Amino acid sequence: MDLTVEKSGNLEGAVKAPPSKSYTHRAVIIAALAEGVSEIRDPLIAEDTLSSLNACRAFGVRVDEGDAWTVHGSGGELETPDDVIYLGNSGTTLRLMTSVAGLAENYTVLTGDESLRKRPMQPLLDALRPLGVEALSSRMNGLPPIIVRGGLRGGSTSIRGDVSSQFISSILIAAPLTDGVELMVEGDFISRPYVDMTVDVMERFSVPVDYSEGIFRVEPAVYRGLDYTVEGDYSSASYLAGAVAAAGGDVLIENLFRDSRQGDRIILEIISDMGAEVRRGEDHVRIASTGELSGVSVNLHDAPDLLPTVAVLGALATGRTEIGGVEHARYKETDRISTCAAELRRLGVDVTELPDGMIIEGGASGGTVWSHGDHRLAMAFTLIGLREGITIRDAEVFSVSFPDFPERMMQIGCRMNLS
Ligand SMILES: O=C(O)C1=C[C@@H](OP(=O)(O)O)[C@@H](O)[C@H](O)C1
Ligand SMILES: C=C(OP(=O)(O)O)C(=O)O
Repeated sequence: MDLTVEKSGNLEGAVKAPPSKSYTHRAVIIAALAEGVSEIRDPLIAEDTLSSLNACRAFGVRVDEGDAWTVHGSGGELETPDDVIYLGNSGTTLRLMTSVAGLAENYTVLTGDESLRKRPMQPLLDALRPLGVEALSSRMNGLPPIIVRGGLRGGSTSIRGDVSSQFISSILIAAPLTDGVELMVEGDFISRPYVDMTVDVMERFSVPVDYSEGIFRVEPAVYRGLDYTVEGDYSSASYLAGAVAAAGGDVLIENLFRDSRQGDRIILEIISDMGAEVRRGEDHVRIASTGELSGVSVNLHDAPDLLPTVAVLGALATGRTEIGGVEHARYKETDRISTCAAELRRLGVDVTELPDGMIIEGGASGGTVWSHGDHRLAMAFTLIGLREGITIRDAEVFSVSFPDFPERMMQIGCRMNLS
């Protein structure tokens, strides 16, 4: 479907940030491994997080869906899935469930859509072997479909930290249900705040994690079921905040917590450095802007999902924007450095691709772009539409992470239409 965005000025009102995707994944998966019943309140109900819910069900875990998700914890006693598990577009589910599958008997097969079948897995497969799990790529090319043979018993292993932090989160989540795990992270450790979020949820469900000198240690332990409320999502909110920064106006965004561990909260500093006025409260943020932005230099090493948002804001700014430290943005739903650069060029923007980022000379015109099937591109490019008018092809993919994206954008005055 096409999303057409018209020039929209002076955004105003209040809007609630949708629930966090990363926290919803972790909460439902850890609740599925816990002893006792958990209530997951305000879960993100979107394609990616439903992939995690359905994957838990495939291992025999009962989850009742209502306003909250009621998860009847398995205590780690998982059934062997009776079919291959299809995970759609969700890299987080693929990575997190690979180690979980090591807790079930016999074989589990994990696969997904065309994009998911290009997401790197080999470092995780190699790291699981010393822990007792035989895990293979069916095509022997390091990519899904992934076949996991149960037998996770624990021990010591190591993993490179520069491809995906999801590998580390994966091993940590399954670790308490083994004889204990020591996990050494080698080299650069990207996207670290996501591992902090994993540890945060593990601790909320009563399992401690020790980290010192590059080594995570998890002792055998029991996750205890819990009443857990999911906080708002800073990555999704980057489009709401970015919309105000780009189009101008004064908007209150609710459900964004000041003490959040989400690395993507730095979007607020970035738009402030670009010229927007940002006032934070305990559980909300107020953004005011004239719509005039200036270029910035940012390192997205810890916040890779902000790349499309910052790239389009840079294209609307005066002067040069430099994005660095984020080679791992190339291993997402698409190679986002290359797909963002290609679509910005269609709008007349002067872009230089770097191995780990891009340089953008501000000055975008309106036009038509393609999402490449990537939810974050579909949402980010709407910000250019607010100033210049735009049509985004294959835009319906926003439902991967933010199903009511158009409604929440229209609520603050963005003019857009999906057809
Ligand atoms: O663990 C998570 O919830 C995520 C980790 C990040 O991936 P990488 O660690 O692969 O950078 C991020 O890009 C993704 O959207 C969500
Ligand atoms: C990379 C993303 O998610 P995942 O890794 O779960 O596919 C994303 O949401 O931008």
